Amino acid sequence: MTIHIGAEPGQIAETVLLPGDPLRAEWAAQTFLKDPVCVNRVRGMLGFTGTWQGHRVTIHGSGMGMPSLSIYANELIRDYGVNTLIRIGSCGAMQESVELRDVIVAMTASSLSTPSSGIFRELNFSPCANYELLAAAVSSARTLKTKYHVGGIYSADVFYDERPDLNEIMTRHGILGVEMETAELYNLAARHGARALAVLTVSDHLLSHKSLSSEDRESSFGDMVQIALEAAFAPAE
Ligand SMILES: O=P(O)(O)O[C@H]1O[C@H](CO)[C@@H](O)[C@H]1O
Ligand SMILES: O=c1cc[nH]c(=O)[nH]1
Repeated sequence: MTIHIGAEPGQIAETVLLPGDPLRAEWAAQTFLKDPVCVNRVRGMLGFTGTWQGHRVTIHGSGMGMPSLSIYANELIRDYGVNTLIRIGSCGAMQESVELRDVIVAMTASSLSTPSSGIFRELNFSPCANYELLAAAVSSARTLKTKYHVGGIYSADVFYDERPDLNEIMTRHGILGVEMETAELYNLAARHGARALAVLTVSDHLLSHKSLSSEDRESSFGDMVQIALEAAFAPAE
């Protein structure tokens, strides 16, 4: 047990899917896993371990924002031996070509700052996805015929952003979407030698202002979960 995760040693799988929303973790575990068992309820941050096609996997909430994700990712890697972390999150689209419910596979994540900024100091570290996971996710999205995009995203510190000028710059530089966790997930994976990827579903659009409901965000992003599971357990090439 750690301060924030109540699971006993051995109750967390080496592969963890990380939605921001703990209720999305519950829905995904009940929908995709065989015999899911709740292994964490501390602070309501639900985590479940079960099997998918015979592979042990945990689906655990990360909370919203990089500081919250950092707590769970650190404890999962350092205390539970997790070596593969795949974020399954919602995001806002920043390109006309990206539509609601499209899937974005994040190669990298720009940011204004992350919880690691104090460590990197003057270094503009470039957080990047694990290529093996990324290639497998793309292959899975193709097979599922999901409309997907691969590229850079923006990990913001705030949801209610007071810098619309930044959005314009990012749109002009091809950033696909905005969310709040991936940059630090990739930083932590690099630091600890773990594999990480973010597979996101577009829940709202910053240009058209279209938006999905919170119920949709909790329990209708099945393709993203399927893609993450197939990527996690894809045979090595
Ligand atoms: O749907 P999740 O995975 O929480 O992701 C996005 O949604 C939250 C904001 O509504 C932030 O956590 C953002 O990254
Ligand atoms: O962080 C997020 C998530 C969804 N949509 C946004 O605009 N921002």
